[in-house]
Amino acid sequence: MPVTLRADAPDFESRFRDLLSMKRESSPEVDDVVAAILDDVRKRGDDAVIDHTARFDRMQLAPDTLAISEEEIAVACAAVPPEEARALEIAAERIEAYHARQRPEDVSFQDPHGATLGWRWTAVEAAGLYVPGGLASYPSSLLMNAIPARVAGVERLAVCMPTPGGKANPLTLLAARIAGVDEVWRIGGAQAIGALAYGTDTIRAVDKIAGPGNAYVAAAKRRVFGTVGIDMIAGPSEILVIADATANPEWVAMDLMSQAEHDPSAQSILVTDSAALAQAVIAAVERLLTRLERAEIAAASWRANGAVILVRDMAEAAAVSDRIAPEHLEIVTADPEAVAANIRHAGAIFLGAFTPEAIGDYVGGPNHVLPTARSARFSSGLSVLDFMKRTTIARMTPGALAAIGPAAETLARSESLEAHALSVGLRLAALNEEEASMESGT
Ligand SMILES: NC(=O)c1ccc[n+]([C@@H]2O[C@H](COP(=O)([O-])OP(=O)(O)OC[C@H]3O[C@@H](n4cnc5c(N)ncnc54)[C@H](O)[C@@H]3O)[C@@H](O)[C@H]2O)c1
Ligand SMILES: N[C@H](CO)Cc1c[nH]c[nH+]1
Ligand SMILES: [Zn+2]
Repeated sequence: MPVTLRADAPDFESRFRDLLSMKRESSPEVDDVVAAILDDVRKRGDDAVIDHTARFDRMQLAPDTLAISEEEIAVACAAVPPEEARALEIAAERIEAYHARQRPEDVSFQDPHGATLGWRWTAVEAAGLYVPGGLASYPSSLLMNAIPARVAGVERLAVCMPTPGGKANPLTLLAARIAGVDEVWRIGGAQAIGALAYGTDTIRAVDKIAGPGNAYVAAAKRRVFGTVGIDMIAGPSEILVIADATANPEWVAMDLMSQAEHDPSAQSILVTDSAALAQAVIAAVERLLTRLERAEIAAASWRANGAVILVRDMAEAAAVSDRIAPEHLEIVTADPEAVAANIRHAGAIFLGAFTPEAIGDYVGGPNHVLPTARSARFSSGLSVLDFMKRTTIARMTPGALAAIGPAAETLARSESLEAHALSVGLRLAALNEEEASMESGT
């Protein structure tokens, strides 16, 4: 059974806090294992990557078989059934159209003193894109990673995807071709993140790593941040459904299971003001579980991390959801927009009975790489901007320097940074001299 909470119960606050602090992807055990793997990859490069891949993905590689070759990709692509290829094309087109709108504009303007100020955007040079592949294959995640990177103008796209037992998913390889990635490496987990961050003899280091993954991948990304940039922490999937008595319990139950089936560490939460709906959804989950191929994973997630929270009204539902800051928030109520207006923290919001979260996983258009474990309080879903950086630009005229330079001198001296003060002061003195000589006509 999932945890059941009532917002009007006296012990609600303490039980809710327990729910919030569930350590699903940042346990010290996982972090210790990841630290050791990263250290090994930094020291032993390819050999370490090969050893850890043999251990976790049950396949023996050599440096020259770490990459999935062009020929292998071509053979795999040819084997993809046309219906799957067409669905992937539809997804790619919609993801590209959505992300094309995110391209930012450069800005340049003149301030009242005549200084030219602004910023311009440039893409990172090399991006490492993690595509999960342990418990399931994720062609959709390849598109979600690579399309925004390409729209941003990244020159080198290096994909890492585990291929447990040596089996690369053909649809993921077709996605790599459609999205125009440059390299595909058959490695996963912390060893892949380490290879992308530190580089090995075979795999060149990248500038930024993006993409979702399990607890090991999320912990590894946290640890390499600083050596490389990372997009966010996109760990085990989460869904929170806010529903009222108008919702269809079977649909809500299946939506909860759609994220539970990703990983035993996934989390599915129902928040409702209807006790009858809560009971109906709990019963529906038990029925539906018997129909799922991945029932074992989904049931493990639901029983360990699932929750049903009974609230007094929709305002309370929004407040509870905000404290959880879920990766995905579905609002299935009579007036979903009204509830959404009170939401501040969620990776992605899905409104109304006909917007199952699964649409967003594949073909909606917005990115499905989203912040988990409450990091939606400070992070956003993957976008074109994650693959770009801003450089500011300033050009002073003599008049602008004369107008604002003295304040800089004062602040520099208040920080006891005399060279700073003088680098401005020397110029101001020259301008004063020039002005004086013009006035005296010499
Ligand atoms: N937040 C998002 O945007 C988003 C999107 C898609 C998927 N996901 C999540 O990504 C995850 C995918 O997980 P997955 O496991 O299927 O694939 P994965 O590729 O993330 O992880 C597989 C790798 O984990 C490593 N690993 C497994 N057990 C280990 C152990 N005991 N010690 C050290 N390393 C170990 C192995 O190296 C293996 O290659 C799921 O949790 C899913 O919910 C999240
Ligand atoms: N729901 C996942 C993000 O948490 C993304 C995904 C890919 N395929 C299916 N689902
Ligand atoms: Zn999903």
